[in-house]
Amino acid sequence: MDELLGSISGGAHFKSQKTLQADKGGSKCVGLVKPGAVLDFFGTRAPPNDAHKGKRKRGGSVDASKSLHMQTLEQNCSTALSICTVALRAAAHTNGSRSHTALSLCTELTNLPSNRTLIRIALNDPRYHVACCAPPPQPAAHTNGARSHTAPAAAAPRSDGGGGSSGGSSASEESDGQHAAELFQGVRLAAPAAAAKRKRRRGGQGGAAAEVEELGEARPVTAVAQASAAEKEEIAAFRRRLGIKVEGSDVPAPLAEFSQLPAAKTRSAAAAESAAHARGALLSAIEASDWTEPTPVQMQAIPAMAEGRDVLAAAPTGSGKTAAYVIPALMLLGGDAVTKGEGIRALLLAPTRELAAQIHREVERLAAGRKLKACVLSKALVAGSRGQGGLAKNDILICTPMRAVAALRSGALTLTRVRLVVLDEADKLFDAGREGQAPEDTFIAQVDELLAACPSTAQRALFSATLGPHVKELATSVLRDPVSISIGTPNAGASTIDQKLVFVGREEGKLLAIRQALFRELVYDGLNVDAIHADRTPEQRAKVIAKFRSGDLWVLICTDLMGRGIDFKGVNMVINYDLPQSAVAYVHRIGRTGRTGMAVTLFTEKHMVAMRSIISVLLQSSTAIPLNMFNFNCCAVGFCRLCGQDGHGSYALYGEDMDTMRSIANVVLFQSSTCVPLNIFNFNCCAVGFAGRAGRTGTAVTLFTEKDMDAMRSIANVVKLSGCEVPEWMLSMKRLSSKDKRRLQVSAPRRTQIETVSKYDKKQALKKKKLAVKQKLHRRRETDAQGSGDRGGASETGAEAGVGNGGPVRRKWGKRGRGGKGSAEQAGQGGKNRHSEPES
Ligand SMILES: Nc1ncnc2c1ncn2[C@@H]1O[C@H](COP(=O)(O)OP(=O)(O)OP(=O)(O)O)[C@@H](O)[C@H]1O
Repeated sequence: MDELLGSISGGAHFKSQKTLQADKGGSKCVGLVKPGAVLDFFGTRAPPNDAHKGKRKRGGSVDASKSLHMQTLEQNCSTALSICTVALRAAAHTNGSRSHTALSLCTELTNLPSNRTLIRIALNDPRYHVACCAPPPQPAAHTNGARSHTAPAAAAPRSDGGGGSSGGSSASEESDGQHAAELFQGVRLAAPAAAAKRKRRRGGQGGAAAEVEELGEARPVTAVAQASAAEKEEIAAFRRRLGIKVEGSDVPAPLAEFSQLPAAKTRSAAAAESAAHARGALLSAIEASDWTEPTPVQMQAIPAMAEGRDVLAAAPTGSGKTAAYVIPALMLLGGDAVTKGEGIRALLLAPTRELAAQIHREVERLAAGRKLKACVLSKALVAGSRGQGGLAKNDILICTPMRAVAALRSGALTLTRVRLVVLDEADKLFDAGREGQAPEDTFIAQVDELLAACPSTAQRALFSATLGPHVKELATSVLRDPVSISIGTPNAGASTIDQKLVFVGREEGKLLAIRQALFRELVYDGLNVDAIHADRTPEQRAKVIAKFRSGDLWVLICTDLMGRGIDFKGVNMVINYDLPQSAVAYVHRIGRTGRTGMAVTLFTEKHMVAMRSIISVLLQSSTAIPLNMFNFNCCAVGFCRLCGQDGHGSYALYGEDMDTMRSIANVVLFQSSTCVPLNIFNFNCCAVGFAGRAGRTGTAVTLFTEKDMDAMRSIANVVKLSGCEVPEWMLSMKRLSSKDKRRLQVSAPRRTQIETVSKYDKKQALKKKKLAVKQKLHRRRETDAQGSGDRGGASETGAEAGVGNGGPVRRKWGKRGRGGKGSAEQAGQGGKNRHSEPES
């Protein structure tokens, strides 16, 4: 078992489907781990002889070739459970806290007292949904799609005695179910509780029985105030499984399905009918959206807001926050009969007009089939609505705070009938502004003014992907007895986004990196690209957005204006060309890729400090960041390890503490077969990693700085030859010129040496000059001497008979002397010149 665990954590990442299988004493059990960490488990008996042969294969759901055998445990059932445990842990390693694993246990497994501890462990683990099924499920009953929400439904009717739900439950099933209920006593009593609830509803609502039956089948969770301890426990487990954290008094239970949406509270029978119609229309609109189930933030925020509670919700980008407040807003506005001309009853605020327009579209879509009126406030609308009943004919107003304040001050807008105020991107709307900005122009002042103009009883809700402590503090002053909802890791990027940090050396490297990133688009003729920023007119902005949505534009260059909230379907990459100003801005920007896109952040050596906060976001999203950006000037190196016990990667980041790191690196390398960059072992050599230790499926990370560019070219080529992606610029990286090196201060000692050389040159030059002057002097003397010789009737031969060793020179000079030969005057001048020589 330990061996098996070891091999799973060391290598298998379950990118493809994986089967875990055990044979013992003629019984075979199979656990199936699928990508996305949905675990289906079933046990079955095979004849003893076939124990090792008969691998099951059903509709392609079991990949027998990848099965692992385990033959160490004593009992069939405990074997099966152990496999489940192994598989669960493996799934946890694979997906961390994101995994929502469905585990169906056949009754056989629950019969053994020795299994109870294991079951309890699984039950208490928020990542797993455990259901007890009886009798041991037949293969056909399990499909690839078996998910957490359906498993308990199968258990419920049996454990409460059938109740005539899905029909056909036998006596043996009944007793099995009772046994299961016994087993789970004190741990999970959801099944009987849910059944009792169904019975209550069935008795009370006659005609709607079929629908109620359906509700009961989904998930048991409803009102919390009256819930029994067991129901509360089940609600808590449900929340844990989905990563929903709540704070506040008497928090309503989450919805599991849209069909559980409550009808709006009404006072009269006519209004009730209208509210039922509204609920039906809402459900139809949701169905038309192809949303199969609410997202976690919707599960919790919808019932809380439907109960009239103030809400503070933080959930990752792209997690469906808009619908999480639009749905309850539409429910709150009740039936159509009560909506005519009452005035604005729901005010939805967003920081940009683009986001307001998007929210408006969502409202229109979800309000389809109803007579509700919603509008985005604009200057033109304010001007056009004067004298025609004004803006009061609208039920829902969506706008930026600035526009609303302007309309309010001009008297075009009254908010006295508002029953709900929602702040989307609440942290932005609580922004106190830049330095030097007039206080009344800040978002926070405008929001304050709007809230003061609404009735004090109006319900308030704040939503964002990032809510820092400062915002939470402000929120407490605005909200009354709020329900605080937090989904996943606070302030982290959506965990499904593939985030990449690309070191581009210098500013020019960014363009190369962009070209690399947009390679696919660039192969087509004419890259359709446009830009959007605050300096463009609203019409231009709207046009660009429409073109981008329709696919006429492929690349949109934009500022932080589009950083928040905007939901473009099909955007598969966000490139942070300039580094976001903060981790919060980073989270919002990368959120524009939707749930499965890629975010690429380009950075240069200038950004090393700013990168730290972004790295912390990556760490929270469990993204490996083995980059040495923490301390660019020293040879800091990070490494990642993907097999943390809690499913998150564990990271070690260090600076110059190389001695300690060497020993840690040894542990990582030899005990968990994780690749470690070579330069950890040899600090003095340039940064080079190697893939040899990483096994077949490991990751090799090579860290390098500007200093290492020369060495990196050859490594980049090796990597390319191994079929891995290497940015073009790395392959074509030119050697740094000496000027570049001097600029980068690569080699201080050499620079000193260059200075020394030049000083030396100066001295030499001085010496040479002195020498040249001396020689010149000497030559002149010689010439003078020769001149006087000539005057004394010296001939060529006489010159030859001159002073011994200087013969050739004399000859030379003599020849030269001949230049003024026979001219006594010239010679006399030469004599004169001797006095003036220093001047020359
Ligand atoms: N229950 C659901 N099931 C599937 N898709 C959904 C569901 N609810 C909303 N969506 C879709 O998810 C996408 C993202 O939703 P939305 O824009 O509301 O996210 P968000 O949490 O507000 O993101 P951001 O923080 O970036 O503003 C939208 O396309 C929306 O239609």
